[in-house]
Amino acid sequence: MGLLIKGQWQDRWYDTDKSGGEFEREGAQLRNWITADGAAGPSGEGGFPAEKGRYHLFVSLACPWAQRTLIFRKLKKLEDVIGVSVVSPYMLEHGWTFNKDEGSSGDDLYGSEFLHQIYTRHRADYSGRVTVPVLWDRERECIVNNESAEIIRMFNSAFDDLTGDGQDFYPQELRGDIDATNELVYQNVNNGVYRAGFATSREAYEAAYHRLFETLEKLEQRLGNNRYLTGARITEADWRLFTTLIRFDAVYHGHFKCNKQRLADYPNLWGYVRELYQWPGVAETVDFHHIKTHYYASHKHINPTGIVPLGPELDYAAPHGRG
Ligand SMILES: N[C@@H](CCC(=O)N[C@@H](CS)C(=O)NCC(=O)O)C(=O)O
Repeated sequence: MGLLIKGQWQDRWYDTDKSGGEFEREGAQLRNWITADGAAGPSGEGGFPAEKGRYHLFVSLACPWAQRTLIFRKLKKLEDVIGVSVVSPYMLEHGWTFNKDEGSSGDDLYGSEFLHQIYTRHRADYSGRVTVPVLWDRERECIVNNESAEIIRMFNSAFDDLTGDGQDFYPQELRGDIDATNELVYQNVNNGVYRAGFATSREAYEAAYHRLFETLEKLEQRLGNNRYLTGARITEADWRLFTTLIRFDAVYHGHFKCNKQRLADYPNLWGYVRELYQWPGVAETVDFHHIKTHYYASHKHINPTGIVPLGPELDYAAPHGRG
């Protein structure tokens, strides 16, 4: 695990000394947008029109942020439009790799060994963390965007004329609610589990733990009144929460010490996660082998033996009762 400094790979873990033991996630740097006509989006530059076969995703099946993009690729019928390469679940001294023996699909475009080579192909002197997901433009040979929250917004609407799919997971009338929910869920749940798991001081861990479970309790209540987070209609807020919830009992409960309760102990959240898992196409984006192997075998400072636990045995395909 490491980062690029002026195009050179450095094997280095997150520095939590400067923040009193708190894990602070770096913001994504590459923020251009694909739009229907290639006009500039909310950030970055234009010149990335929606086209079939032009864009490619580099993802990890272990990563909750990357899984968001795979879910939107499925839901928005983009499988024939946008290609995908999957990295190996192990993220060790070279960061994400394309080692096929370890479960990577390989880099179908350039045959790279490591994901950091995609970042330096984008810019030879790139500095920063080498994260998934990456949305790549084959024509201009550059990264369009490496922020999942923005990639799913592009997938939600930019390709609609090509695919004929008009489903909208960010409808105008719910945007205020969706944005507020996303903020709460990002801070305390999506990133909250990492803040608990990567904390290197007791104070930082405990603060993250309490915020996480207070928020899960609020969401549990909300899902007692509403089928989905912002009402009767499923939106991007639900898909953003889902990718953390589906990992909760398998990884975050044990490995990240988020163990006040299992997700399976919250009746509404537990039914809700199963409903979303059973949504057509979504289970195909969930790979528990990659998920468990990545976390337990890559974070050697948390789990030095690298042993991947066998359990838990949970049935996400059981009837969800949310009708
Ligand atoms: N803001 C990014 C975060 C992506 C992210 O942190 N991905 C993790 C995998 S779960 C990663 O690649 N980490 C490598 C690193 O931090 O060096 C997004 O949502 O797209």
